[in-house]
Amino acid sequence: MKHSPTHHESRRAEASQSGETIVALASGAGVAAVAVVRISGPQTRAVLEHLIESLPVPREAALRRIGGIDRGLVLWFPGPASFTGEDMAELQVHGGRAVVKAVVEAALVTAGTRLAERGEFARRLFENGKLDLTEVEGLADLVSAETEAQRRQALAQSEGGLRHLYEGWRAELLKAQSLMEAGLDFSDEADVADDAARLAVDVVQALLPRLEAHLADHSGERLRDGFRVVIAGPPNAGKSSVLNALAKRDVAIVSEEAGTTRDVIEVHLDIGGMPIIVADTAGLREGGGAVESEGIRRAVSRAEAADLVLWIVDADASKPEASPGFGEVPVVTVTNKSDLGSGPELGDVSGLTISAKTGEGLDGLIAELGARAGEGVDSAGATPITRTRHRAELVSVRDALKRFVNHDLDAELRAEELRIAAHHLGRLTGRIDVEEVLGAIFSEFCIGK
Ligand SMILES: Nc1nc2c(ncn2[C@@H]2O[C@H](COP(=O)(O)OP(=O)(O)OP(=O)(O)O)[C@@H](O)[C@H]2O)c(=O)[nH]1
Repeated sequence: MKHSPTHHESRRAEASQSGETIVALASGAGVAAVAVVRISGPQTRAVLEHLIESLPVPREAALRRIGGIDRGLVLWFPGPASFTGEDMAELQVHGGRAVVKAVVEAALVTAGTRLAERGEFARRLFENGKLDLTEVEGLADLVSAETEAQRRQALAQSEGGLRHLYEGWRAELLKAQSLMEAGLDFSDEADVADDAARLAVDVVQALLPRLEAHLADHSGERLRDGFRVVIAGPPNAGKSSVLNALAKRDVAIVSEEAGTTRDVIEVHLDIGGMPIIVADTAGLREGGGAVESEGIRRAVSRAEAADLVLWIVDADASKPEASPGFGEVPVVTVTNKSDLGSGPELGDVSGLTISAKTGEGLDGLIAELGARAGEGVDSAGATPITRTRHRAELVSVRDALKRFVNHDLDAELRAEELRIAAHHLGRLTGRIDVEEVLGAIFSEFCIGK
């Protein structure tokens, strides 16, 4: 692992000056009226000169015959004022498969060109210093956002929400670091060194609560990944019926797909802009055969990993079946089959009463799900953590800062803890060399991004 930023800067410079020119269909697979072919790199101008009669005015759309294949709009973006920061072009052609194939092949005739890999346009944009890593991740999320709240969060992150936060913290850490280094320089004069160390601790002490509050907020990850609701309850309470009733409501069901295990069905809902993934599980009952036990074991572990459990009970049942509890996960008791009876006495005031059959109370259940999923989202313009990667780096930052503040280490070791903290913060924004992180991030993108 190289800590030196100069290495990274030089790699960035290389990326912007040399390297291959990449070509890809950017508008996605499938037939559409219009397809966009993107080209980026030093040979872009040569590719355009090969394909079209004359270069258009930069950043202005112009209609051209393209390589005798099609007529379309050509956009020419000379670097560095382009999306990737290098010479770039976009060809808007008719979206038929044969057109796209022929245009891409014609672009690849020019020497020094090749097909782009996943996320390669975005990677160049990052490497040319246009955006930091969190902003690029925000762009990726913006492309895959399915609900309104996801779109808002992704846009805020792509516009520097997290970057500004982390850069501010990095500046504070640098201040603490320079105080500690100054102390080390004056280590002969114990008073001066102690004063400097105390000031450095003050800086870190002021930062730590903000970092802890940021870590305590899980709303961003929940919004990005979807709020996970598990339906559980005794057999025959109507769990599948509740799931079906939710799915049939025209609150925009996004998709319905089989879960990873055979016994789980998932539906993806969009309730007021919040993405909510509701999963059905096998009925929970004491005893039962071996096959059932396996289903139950899975149901419980799934419920324990959820953000919310809907515990479904039967209004018509003779004896109440209280939720067994699922670790720390909040549980809402839903008494189903209200059309049949008034419900067993569970003494649960927070419970809801519905009928999956008649639809009674379903709106209340949907509103409850939307409210639970939306808790903490968009609170006071906070920019939350959105990925496990962010959380992991920030935990390392926090742990190093705690060691710095608490431990009775000598000054050299304490200064090292600050360096470790700054290093992890740098990995978050991509300010320092993070090759192995980059591979993982950009492989999530699709081709043409
Ligand atoms: N009257 C009435 N019947 C219901 C209602 N909801 C479900 N049922 C019936 O109750 C029975 C069980 O429903 P399911 O949805 O299969 O119950 P489940 O909890 O998924 O059952 P398991 O997966 O076997 O644990 C079926 O016959 C449903 O038609 C309701 O609101 N009113």
